[in-house]
Amino acid sequence: MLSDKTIEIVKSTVPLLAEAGTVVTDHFYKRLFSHNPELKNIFNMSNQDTGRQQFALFNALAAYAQNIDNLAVLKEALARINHKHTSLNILPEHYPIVGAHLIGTLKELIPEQFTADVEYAWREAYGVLADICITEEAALYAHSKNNHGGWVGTRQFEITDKHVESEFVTSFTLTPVDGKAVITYKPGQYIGIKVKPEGAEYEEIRQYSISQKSNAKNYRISVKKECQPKPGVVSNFLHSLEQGARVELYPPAGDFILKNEATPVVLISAGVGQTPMMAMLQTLLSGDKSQAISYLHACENSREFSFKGYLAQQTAMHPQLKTFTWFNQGGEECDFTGLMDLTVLEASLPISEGAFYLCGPASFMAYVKGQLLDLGVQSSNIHYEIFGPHQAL
Ligand SMILES: NC(=O)C1=CN([C@@H]2O[C@H](COP(=O)(O)OP(=O)(O)OC[C@H]3O[C@@H](n4cnc5c(N)ncnc54)[C@H](O)[C@@H]3O)[C@@H](O)[C@H]2O)C=CC1
Repeated sequence: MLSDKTIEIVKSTVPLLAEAGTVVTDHFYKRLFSHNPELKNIFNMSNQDTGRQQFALFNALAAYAQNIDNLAVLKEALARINHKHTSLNILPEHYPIVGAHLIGTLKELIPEQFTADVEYAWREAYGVLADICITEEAALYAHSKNNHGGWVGTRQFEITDKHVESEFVTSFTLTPVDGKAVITYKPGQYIGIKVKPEGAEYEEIRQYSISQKSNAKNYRISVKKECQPKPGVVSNFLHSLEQGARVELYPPAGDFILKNEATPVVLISAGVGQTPMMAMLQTLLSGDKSQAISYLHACENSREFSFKGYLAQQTAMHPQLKTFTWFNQGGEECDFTGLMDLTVLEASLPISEGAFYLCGPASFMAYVKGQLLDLGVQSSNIHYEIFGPHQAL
């Protein structure tokens, strides 16, 4: 438990953090990587280049300091971080390293305000946060280790199928080289994949949503070849791999999952945000036939529409499934032209009782969430995750 004095001091430093802005986290990462370059194998260096990681860490620090007397507020955000940490194989020994660089950063940047009392309070506060994370992550690692087909650390997988889904998205089926079972996962979860692209200085770890229902034999991911603003290091490398190539995986993780409820479900995606929706949809279709499912999807055009054959087939086979598509550029194969506009479906959506799951670009989810709230959907019935460093919608 933190003392009242520590709580008071840490809260009083929130304006200091706000004033310093991402200068704190820029300095922190430079310090961390110059002393511990091996950690570049864990952090997404592309997010470092864009400043997204710095922004996320700064927000997380400010949120922690702000809510230090009521950590329950941060429960969901922390759970998301803990899941992500396990897909990066963050271990207890990493926490003191990060803590030392954080304190060192604050000392160097704001020496006058960072008095001995403030330093003591931040050390204590960081220690408590680290303990919470280490405990939660230990439970997640134990789950991955102790269940049938589970493992910890990396495991070798082979690409046993490669299937083009649309202009930029290709699916990869990944089967363990040891021929044994793989741990099951909840629809919506992702796996961590570790690769060393040709010419790259460091190993890179990325998370990709699993795009099929759990089957205990293999995992399927569907990867968009990122081209803008510059070619994605890992996505382009994966697209260059052929059947038979090997990659290393960390076990499934993630808390954006389909809840086991009998209510109508509305799955809403944009672009490659389709991937977790495919796992959710396949799972729902294999369950209770009386559960109404709506699948709403937005993309640029027909060429960028993945899984269209599968969706057409499933919609024809399952009367409980209704699908609606929006193509920004229009065309004969879509139901609506332009961005997703839910007012056209107002009468057919389960506004009061449905569970709504969103996945796609953050700006798309903010736009759709706003529409759902305007239509009267309770915010507690709207579920989504921001892929990459955490940010609020
Ligand atoms: N598990 C997860 O959380 C996953 C998340 N994603 C995220 O999904 C996103 C998909 O990206 P892309 O395929 O590149 O999408 P994109 O940039 O091609 O956009 C797809 C569609 O989203 C809609 N859209 C985009 N911006 C919008 C806005 N501001 N307002 C309204 N509608 C908008 C448009 O209809 C557009 O055609 C990525 O940001 C990725 O991080 C992807 C896979 C899994």
